[in-house]
Amino acid sequence: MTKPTDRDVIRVGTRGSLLARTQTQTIVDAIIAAGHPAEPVIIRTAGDDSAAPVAEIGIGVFTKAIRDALHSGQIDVAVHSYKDLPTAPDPGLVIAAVPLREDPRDALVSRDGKVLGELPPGSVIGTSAPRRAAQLRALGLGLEIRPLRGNLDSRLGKVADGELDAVIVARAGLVRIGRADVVTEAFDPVVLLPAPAQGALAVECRSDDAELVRTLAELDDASTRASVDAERAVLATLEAGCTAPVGAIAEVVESLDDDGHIIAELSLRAVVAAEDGSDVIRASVVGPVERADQLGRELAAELLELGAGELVDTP
Ligand SMILES: NCc1[nH]cc(CCC(=O)O)c1CC(=O)O
Repeated sequence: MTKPTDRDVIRVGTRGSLLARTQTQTIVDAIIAAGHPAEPVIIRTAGDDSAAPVAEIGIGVFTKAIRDALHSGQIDVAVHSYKDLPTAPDPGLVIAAVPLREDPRDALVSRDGKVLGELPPGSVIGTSAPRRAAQLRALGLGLEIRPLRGNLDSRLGKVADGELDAVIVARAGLVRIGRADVVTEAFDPVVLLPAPAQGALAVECRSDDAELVRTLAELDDASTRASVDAERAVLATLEAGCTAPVGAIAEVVESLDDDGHIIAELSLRAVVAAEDGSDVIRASVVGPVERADQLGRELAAELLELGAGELVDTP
């Protein structure tokens, strides 16, 4: 394995999609700005070769090949969309930085600038995420939901060419590739709760690469990390993966303590929905930022008490 001292350039691995390359370049630039030469390295993944829904090809397809390259020493750093990472830790690897998060909301991209409420019943909406489909069905708008995969450009193309009336994608992805202009509505989390860790990046390296762990730590944003820890703790406790009908969002909010002092607290909301939209279970909690992980687990326990287990297990 390459020792940090033998290394001239820090190799930062990524998938080949425009989104992956763009978000990796921001990390490469930040590492260079911190005074260390760095370059991107593109890794092919099984997910790139398949057009099947993620639920079929398996959780972690996008991230496994990149983690393998990290373990083997082919690359030194991996940049993942955090929401695509399985909740189980990968022994030997560490998330050294969670940089400041991009807008976590889901976004509607429709023709003629229509917002969701303006789409007539029977309109055809593309999304493959069971979480989005379930919450959308629960709104009872009579929309028809079609599976959707492929890169962002091809998804947007299906709206432009009339195959679909609208698609729902993560706003963060569009912002990163410079296409925020196509968003016709960014959903309030009350309407559509985003995936745990949506809009956040996970910057990962080998845990024994101590010097690099320290270098990357400079890119960490404490509030984003606490938020994402809480959201992912919900998912992990529910034993659900990135394709489960589970949404969660946390943010650091200011509130007053008993003595009237302003303190920062973590506000966490989560939803579990039946895929057919027949049931939606919501819960929320506010607590100390330092207890992010516990807050997530407590909220998941509450959701399970309310009957979430059956909804998560639905095949
Ligand atoms: N599941 C694919 C994926 N992984 C990360 C993003 C967008 C960027 C992000 O959430 O950080 C997307 C596309 C989407 O959900 O529309």
